[in-house]
Amino acid sequence: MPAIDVAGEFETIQRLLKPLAHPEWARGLADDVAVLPSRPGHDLVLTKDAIVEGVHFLPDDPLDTVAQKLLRVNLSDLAAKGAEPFGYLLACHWSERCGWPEREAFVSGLRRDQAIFDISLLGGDTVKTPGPASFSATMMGWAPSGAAVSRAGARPGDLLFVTGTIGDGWLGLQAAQATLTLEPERRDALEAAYRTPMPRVEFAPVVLGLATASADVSDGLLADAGHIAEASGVGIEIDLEVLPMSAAAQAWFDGRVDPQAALELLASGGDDYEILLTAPAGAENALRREAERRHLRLTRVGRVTAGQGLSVRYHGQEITPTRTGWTHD
Ligand SMILES: Nc1ncnc2c1ncn2[C@@H]1O[C@H](COP(=O)(O)OP(=O)(O)O)[C@@H](O)[C@H]1O
Ligand SMILES: Cc1ncc(C[n+]2csc(CCOP(=O)(O)OP(=O)(O)O)c2C)c(N)n1
Ligand SMILES: [Mg+2]
Ligand SMILES: [Mg+2]
Ligand SMILES: [Mg+2]
Repeated sequence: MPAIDVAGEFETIQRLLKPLAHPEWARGLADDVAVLPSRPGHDLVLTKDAIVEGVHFLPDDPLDTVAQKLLRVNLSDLAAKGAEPFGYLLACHWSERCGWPEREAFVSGLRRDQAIFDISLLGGDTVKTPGPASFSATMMGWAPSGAAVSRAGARPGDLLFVTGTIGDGWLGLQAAQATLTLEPERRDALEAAYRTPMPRVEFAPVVLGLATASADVSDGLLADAGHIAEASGVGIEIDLEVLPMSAAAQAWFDGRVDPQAALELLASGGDDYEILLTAPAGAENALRREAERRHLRLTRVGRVTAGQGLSVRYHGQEITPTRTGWTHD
């Protein structure tokens, strides 16, 4: 047996990852595949997002939170569809900096979030790369047959809502890069939002029951609202001045001289992992009740129109934002 600190492929799989594997379906991470029983009356809902050092996380980010961010960005996509997650396939592309202690840290992050979100590891792939580290997960969940919510169901007259607060992830990145001057507790809160966003998994059943269309906010609130508008063939109006902010974001905002420019930055920064959804006006009370029950903030940020594409407003005036969100060119 190799020494325990050898960060090899098979040591990583058998010593580190196998304890996280599903007890039946993952075949002990010692076969070529995972085999899952189907669930009658349900659709299997699948999503895959990768995260790359220097693109999605910082080169000196601790690997336990990198692992958590990987799972959470994927859980966020499933939650926006109303699906309940159960497990994932994991690809690890380890860089030179990923020795045994770093791999142990990564796995401790996976273990923590597996417990929080009640999911298990089903299989994956492990390789070494001479380039920056990257990871991807294929997250799987169940939704009642035919019920998974799409980006395409928004109808004129619907209202637009977003969970939680917007801009903390983007501000957290600025804080981590030392380009923000804020009190230490504010910085910590924002950096935590960047490194370990909280996917709105508990809101998935509400999305399933009440949303006409939904997406998670990864690229930026404006960009992702635009994705819903495009997929649904409708117009979406967003009111910038009602953007929900955390206390830390509000403290940053209060120090800006140009509030409109500041709101544009928050609404296009991305990394929010909140749920953006449309629902008929008649569903608003029920939505608010369900959000309150979960101690989750829910803000009406706009409306769906018979037009086309995104229209951004600031105190009732249409404006042209300099950008709407992140794209990988
Ligand atoms: N390389 C790829 N191969 C197949 N489908 C892809 C690929 N990249 C993205 N997609 C699909 O394109 C759609 C939009 O992707 P993306 O913008 O990453 O969505 P999200 O914001 O939900 O993660 C999704 O349906 C996704 O599965
Ligand atoms: C080091 C670093 N720089 C920039 C960002 C900002 N950022 C990178 S990708 C991205 C958008 C979300 O990632 P993407 O791969 O597009 O996820 P998806 O839309 O597929 O869910 C954002 C806001 C970041 N998270 N980390
Ligand atoms: Mg994606
Ligand atoms: Mg995504
Ligand atoms: Mg994206």
